[in-house]
Amino acid sequence: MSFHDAHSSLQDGVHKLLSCPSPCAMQRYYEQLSTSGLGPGLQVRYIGGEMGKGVFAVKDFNEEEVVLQEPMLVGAQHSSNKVNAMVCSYCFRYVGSLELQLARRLLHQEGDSVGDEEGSEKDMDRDEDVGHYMDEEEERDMTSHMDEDNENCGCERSTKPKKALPPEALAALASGGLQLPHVEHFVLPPVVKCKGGCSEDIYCSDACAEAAWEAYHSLLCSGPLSLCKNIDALSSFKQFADETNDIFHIAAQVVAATILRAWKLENEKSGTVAISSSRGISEATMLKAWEPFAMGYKQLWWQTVALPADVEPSNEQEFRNQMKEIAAHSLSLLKQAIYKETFSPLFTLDVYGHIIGMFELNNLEIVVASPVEDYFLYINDLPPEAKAQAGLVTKVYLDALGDDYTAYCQGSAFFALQSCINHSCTPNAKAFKRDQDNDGQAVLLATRHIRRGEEITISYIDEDSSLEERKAALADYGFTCRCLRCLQES
Ligand SMILES: C[S@@+](CC[C@H](N)C(=O)[O-])C[C@H]1O[C@@H](n2cnc3c(N)ncnc32)[C@H](O)[C@@H]1O
Repeated sequence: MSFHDAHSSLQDGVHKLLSCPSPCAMQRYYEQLSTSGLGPGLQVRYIGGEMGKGVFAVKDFNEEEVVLQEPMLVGAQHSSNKVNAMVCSYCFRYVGSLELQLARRLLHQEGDSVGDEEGSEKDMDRDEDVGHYMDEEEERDMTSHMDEDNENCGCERSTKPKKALPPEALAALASGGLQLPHVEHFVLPPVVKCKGGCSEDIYCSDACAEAAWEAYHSLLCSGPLSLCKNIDALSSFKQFADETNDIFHIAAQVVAATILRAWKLENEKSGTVAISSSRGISEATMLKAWEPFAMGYKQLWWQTVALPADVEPSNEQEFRNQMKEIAAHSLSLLKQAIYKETFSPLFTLDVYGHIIGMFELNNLEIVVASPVEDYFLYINDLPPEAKAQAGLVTKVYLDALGDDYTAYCQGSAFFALQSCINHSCTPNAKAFKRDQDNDGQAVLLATRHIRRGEEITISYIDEDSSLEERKAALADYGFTCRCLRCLQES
């Protein structure tokens, strides 16, 4: 094939990946999801114009009823949040034990010098070693740490100051010899290691480890069984994402998920089982594998992202060029790690920029309540005698955490159905985690009675603000609201 032919075939592939699916293809895809049991009582329909598609009720929902409960397609815990919460990389459930959760947090906090006023501020961007969970070496580090003198400088903060943790208290946690009182009410699933042998990802069950491996992790794993042939480049990619924009981790999951789905589809066609990473893939197979992401509303990231308040309008172009350069560098590292010629359109900057833009426009922040916070609240609510008794053990840990005992798991994820739900400034549903929702699934509850046929809407912003404030907040999402309230108020 001549250079010109190769170039135009690449452009053709890119065009097909980025074209908006036809209403017919959309309907077919969402009907399949519905048949597989996702979103009972809901239907995705094409509305048209700026609104694109939306989600509609095909049955009545009572106030407070669950409208949608959905696992993510791709998603990741924020890099800077990994010190605060040790969770399953696939479903975001807390894992290990309460003692392990505390030990991990306090170990990192020790590194940040507990008791030092600046170091004790809650700073989500501070961690340099956030990419992996505690392994044996770290546990050894922790023990050696405990031999060091641990001075309490006595700095007090206006809120809840942190107090240095006595070395013997950290030692007791780290050795596994200490069982905190009443932890039997806070049992967590045991840590399941990655089947590829990396130490970066851990799981709450074999099922989650397997599902992540099949969905995207087998190509993005840094362990010895990874399908990635350039682990150094993969590590550089991950480090760059941690340092610049951790959405790149999720963008890589989309690329890896498309490749793995295509191989699986091809295997199903040919009746083979083993994955062959050198096999050619037809364009039709690649487009089929891309389908879940084809449905997501997309724009180019560097064109969509709102101009930060501290960037002068005269510097807007320079700012957008910088965003584009960051994305290009991230993509070049990803290509060095997992590039496959047969998927070349998937590795273009145009497609990568649209994938990142899709997250800017559609992602849902993941929040999972922390059992550590729940535990200390439980102790606090015990009858006075039991509370005093438990406090003899727990107080040093609470004091060492200070206000940070409330830290919880945070991340971003993309959901097939939730991402189709439009915004309204008078929404009829809201994202809400009930006590029993202890993982990263999207859960939407009805905020009032919803009648069959109504469109389901949520608010992307604080809907209690003024029209001008709402407009400004929605500018970050790149659209002008067309809801009834906005139309009436303007
Ligand atoms: C998360 S998506 C919602 C699904 C989207 N309608 C689609 O077709 O995929 C968000 C995008 O939908 C459109 N949208 C959502 N709510 C809207 C509203 N109230 N007014 C105008 N456009 C809206 C905007 O283009 C926005 O960027």
